Amino acid sequence: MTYSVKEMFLTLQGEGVHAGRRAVFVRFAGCNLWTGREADRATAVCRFCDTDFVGTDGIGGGKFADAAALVAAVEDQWGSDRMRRFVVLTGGEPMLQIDDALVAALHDAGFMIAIESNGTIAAHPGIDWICISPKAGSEVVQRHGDELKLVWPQHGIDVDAVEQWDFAHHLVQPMDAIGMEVAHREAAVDFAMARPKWRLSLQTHKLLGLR
Ligand SMILES: C[S@@+](CC[C@H](N)C(=O)[O-])C[C@H]1O[C@@H](n2cnc3c(N)ncnc32)[C@H](O)[C@@H]1O
Ligand SMILES: Nc1nc2[nH]cc(C(=O)O)c2c(=O)[nH]1
Ligand code: SF4
Ligand SMILES: [Mg+2]
Repeated sequence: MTYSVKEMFLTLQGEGVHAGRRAVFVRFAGCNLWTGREADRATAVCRFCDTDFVGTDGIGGGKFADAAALVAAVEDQWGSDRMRRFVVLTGGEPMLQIDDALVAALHDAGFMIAIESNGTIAAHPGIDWICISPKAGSEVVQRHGDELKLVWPQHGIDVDAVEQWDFAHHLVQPMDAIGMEVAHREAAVDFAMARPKWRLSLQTHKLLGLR
């Protein structure tokens, strides 16, 4: 199948358990919880998105005719070193496009595969690191994985219920919103202080000026 990718880049994972780790990011185009158009934001299920995932015109983006073509581009970003290869599939919603062929080709190239997903579509079972970030008003079907990353504050989330899902790590991440940075950071710190199961995740790439 053809994969539509907004952008692709080599950076450090900025968020969550793997923060600080060298990674190739593949940002798939399109999402099932928002069109990505500002005109639709107020009526979308997910209204706080910090990302442009519309189209395939970003740096390193494009339409890739098959898994081999996409993986060749990922390898190009990583370089020839085969040690500790790590790719993060994000978006947009990556589970709209990830399939058997892509997972197999990335594994053949020696990559550990991580996903950043909203959890409304079951994650591909071959993925090595599943990070799910629930969105109020959506139905999360992927209720197990490696990392649950709750963007906070978010009205309409039943934290006690979410906490019972089967995840190895629980992270709370301040919602980035213009003018609300300090209040949201404080809310996330308060959350982590009140709930010992959870720890704070900061978007360190933004603090560092990385992509
Ligand atoms: C842009 S999303 C793409 C992957 C997937 N659609 C999802 O929502 O998990 C990547 C990560 O950024 C988080 N995120 C999006 N907007 C954010 C914001 N304004 N502040 C903090 N985190 C945000 C998401 O919750 C998710 O964990
Ligand atoms: N450096 C960096 N780390 C990230 N972790 C999750 C990201 C995402 O947008 O999915 C992201 C991103 O866009 N950049
Ligand atoms: S689900 Fe993810 S990509 Fe889609 S609008 Fe929300 S944060 Fe953005
Ligand atoms: Mg991001």
